[in-house]
Amino acid sequence: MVYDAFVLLSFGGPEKPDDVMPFLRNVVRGRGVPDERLAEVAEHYMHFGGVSPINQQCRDLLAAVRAEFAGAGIDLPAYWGNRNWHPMLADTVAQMRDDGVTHALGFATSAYGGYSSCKQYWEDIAAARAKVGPGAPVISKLRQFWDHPGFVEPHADAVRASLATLDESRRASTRLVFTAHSIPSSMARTAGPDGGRYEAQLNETARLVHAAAAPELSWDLVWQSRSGPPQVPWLEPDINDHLESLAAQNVTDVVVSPIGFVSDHLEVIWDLDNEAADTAKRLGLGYARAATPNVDPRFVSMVRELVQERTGRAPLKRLGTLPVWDDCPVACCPPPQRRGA
Ligand SMILES: CC1=C(CCC(=O)O)c2cc3nc(cc4[nH]c(cc5[nH]c(cc1n2)c(C)c5CCC(=O)O)c(CCC(=O)O)c4C)C(CCC(=O)O)=C3C
Ligand SMILES: [Fe+2]
Repeated sequence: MVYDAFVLLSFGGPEKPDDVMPFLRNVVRGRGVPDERLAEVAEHYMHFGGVSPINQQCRDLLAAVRAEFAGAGIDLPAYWGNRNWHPMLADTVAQMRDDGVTHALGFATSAYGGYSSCKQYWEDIAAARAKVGPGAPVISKLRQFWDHPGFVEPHADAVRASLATLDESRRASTRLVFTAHSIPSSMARTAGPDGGRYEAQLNETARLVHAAAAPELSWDLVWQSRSGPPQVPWLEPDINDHLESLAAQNVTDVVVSPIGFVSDHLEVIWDLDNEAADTAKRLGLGYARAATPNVDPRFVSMVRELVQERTGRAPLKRLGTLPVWDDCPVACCPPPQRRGA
């Protein structure tokens, strides 16, 4: 297979106050989410002037990937398109067609399997290509990278750095808490070719980061950023409830490592640096939030290595033991049931 472009696939985020509501309507498109719920989420964005950091983080990653490709003699133009906000993937795909691209490799900013983190990016690609019509380039998504050293090692270093900010005399009562985006339990059950893969991969990443960064600590994997109606079960416990139960078990300090994410976007800086940090303060827990990879050089090199792996120029590089594959089976990770459907 000959590939002639690279495309960064991401979630997208608002870049000014007037973007916030239209962005949120795009996120929940077709799901019958009430406006009151959206207004609540909009407020989180308004605390940051209506600007999510995620788009700038994508620009920074794209620039770093271009430099990385140039340094390795990889002659692929690099594009960027989002699911929910400009630059929208369909516009990017139209540009790629105009530039003569025929078959691109896509890198999504999520390390894991599941509908929201993987399959929906395949759907985004299909929808963008359908919109562009004849001549739209084929886009093959690069594989999930939950156990790649270029993802695990930056998380592990960040855990070490966070731990160093906490009181060493309380190390024996310090806990390492990994978090990821909660998803509906039904979506978790059907994640991956044989189900449960989102949680299984997150557990593997957690185990690897723990072993590399702080094997002396006990650890837990918990969930954050739940949305949706309360009667629909999502993965639990929530990080805030978990902090309550840790405080009750005489834990004194926590390092929170958001292994579910690749950059410090709004779900991290609002839900962890604000909400969870407030909960910890109220409980008298020492609290440190570890960084995500962002543009860590090892993470940027990982993107290059995934491209080279796909083109047969580099070996498979990984630390875990769960199955790895390139193209996802058609039947995996079905979309959630639409309300009223
Ligand atoms: C697994 C997962 C990831 C990680 C993988 C990946 O990164 O792809 C992720 C990332 C993100 N989620 C984000 C924001 C939002 N997610 C929402 C809603 C939802 N997320 C879900 C799952 C995930 N989400 C689900 C099952 C829903 C409900 C159903 C739906 O509606 O799809 C809503 C709706 C409002 C609400 O009800 O909270 C918002 C605003 C941002 C942007 C942050 C920024 O702006 O900096 C990012 C990176
Ligand atoms: Fe989300």
